[in-house]
Amino acid sequence: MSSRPAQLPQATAYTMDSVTDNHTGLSSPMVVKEYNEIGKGAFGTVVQAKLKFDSAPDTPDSWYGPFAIKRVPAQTEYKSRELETLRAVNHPNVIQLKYFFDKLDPRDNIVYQNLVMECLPSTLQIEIKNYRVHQLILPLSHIKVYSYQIARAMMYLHAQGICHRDIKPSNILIDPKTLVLKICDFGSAKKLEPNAPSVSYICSRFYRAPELIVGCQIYSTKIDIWGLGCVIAEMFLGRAIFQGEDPYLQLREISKLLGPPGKEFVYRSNPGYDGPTYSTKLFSSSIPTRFAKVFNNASTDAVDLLMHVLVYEPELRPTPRRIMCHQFFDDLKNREFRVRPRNRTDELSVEHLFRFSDYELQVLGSLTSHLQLY
Ligand SMILES: Nc1ncnc2c1ncn2[C@@H]1O[C@H](COP(=O)(O)OP(=O)(O)OP(=O)(O)O)[C@@H](O)[C@H]1O
Repeated sequence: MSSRPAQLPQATAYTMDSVTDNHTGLSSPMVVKEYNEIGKGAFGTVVQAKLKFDSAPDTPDSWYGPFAIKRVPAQTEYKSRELETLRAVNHPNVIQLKYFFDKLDPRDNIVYQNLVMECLPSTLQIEIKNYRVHQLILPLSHIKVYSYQIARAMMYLHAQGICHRDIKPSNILIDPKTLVLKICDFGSAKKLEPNAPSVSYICSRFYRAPELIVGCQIYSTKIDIWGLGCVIAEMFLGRAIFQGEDPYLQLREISKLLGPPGKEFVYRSNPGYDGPTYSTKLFSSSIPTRFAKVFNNASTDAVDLLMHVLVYEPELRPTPRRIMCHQFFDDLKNREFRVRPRNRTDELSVEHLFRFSDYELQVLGSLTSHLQLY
């Protein structure tokens, strides 16, 4: 089973006059040593790299990292929001920005923004695929530990109004050796203001909430909760749950499980929607029967969680803190609970997942008592 190669290949090095440390806000000249490309997206590339202060001797101890540098063209309004968001966040389940700098690429004469982040060895997309090629799915304990950490990251982000808007397995970084999980790619993230419109053409198709598909512009952080439901479902199925071939057919895939969207839902989302609503019922069985059939390898509490999360009405989808309190995660609260990462013989405690910051405790409020270890 694979993650990315641990060995760093040959590097190219260059010196930058002004690299800003995200923690201190101070800028200094630093040498950047870039290794292999570890990711490619619609907007830029991600490479592995190490950094050292220009004044430091070139000894192994002087080099920090490895980090992941995401490089995107600078000065577009859309992408500078990613830097702004990353600078504002600090959570164990959200990727941390270490440094940033702008660099002119002489090949195309474009200034690129370089975001230097902590580097994780894999993604949930790679992990799901690793199991799928062996006709397996992730162990149930891993599904729980990963899902809980996504919900915890969302509780933190949503409490500040930050909506990620592109939740999908390739944007969820993991370390399979420790089961640590961090959400990445804040290129689409936005602080949503109540009743203010935002573009509805956001989020990768398979993970798009139904209100976005019908063109809703005044949506909420509940679009991320839909994405979370799709990601949990994918861990149980080994493939994306709703695989529409185009944006409208995406709605058809959803209606195969949930039934057709209600008229009120469509009207509330977008009164001007004139696309298909697949109003012919495709099945005669009830929703719980269909969920139980689709997730025939999942426990009753997992099916219950998915049935509550994957609903048309955004207001009815639970908040992240409610999700964290769902009985599906009850095992994790037992001090005796241990999880064994693949390719390891030792077992790990997950007590740290319940060590909340003061800010998280404030957000959890009265629900804190539901998240006590026993
Ligand atoms: N901090 C990181 N550590 C390790 N790998 C990373 C890191 N950040 C990104 N990657 C890898 O690079 C890929 C692309 O990164 P990212 O999603 O941020 O770029 P993007 O251009 O916005 O991509 P997309 O168009 O797919 O949304 C990720 O799927 C992941 O495999």
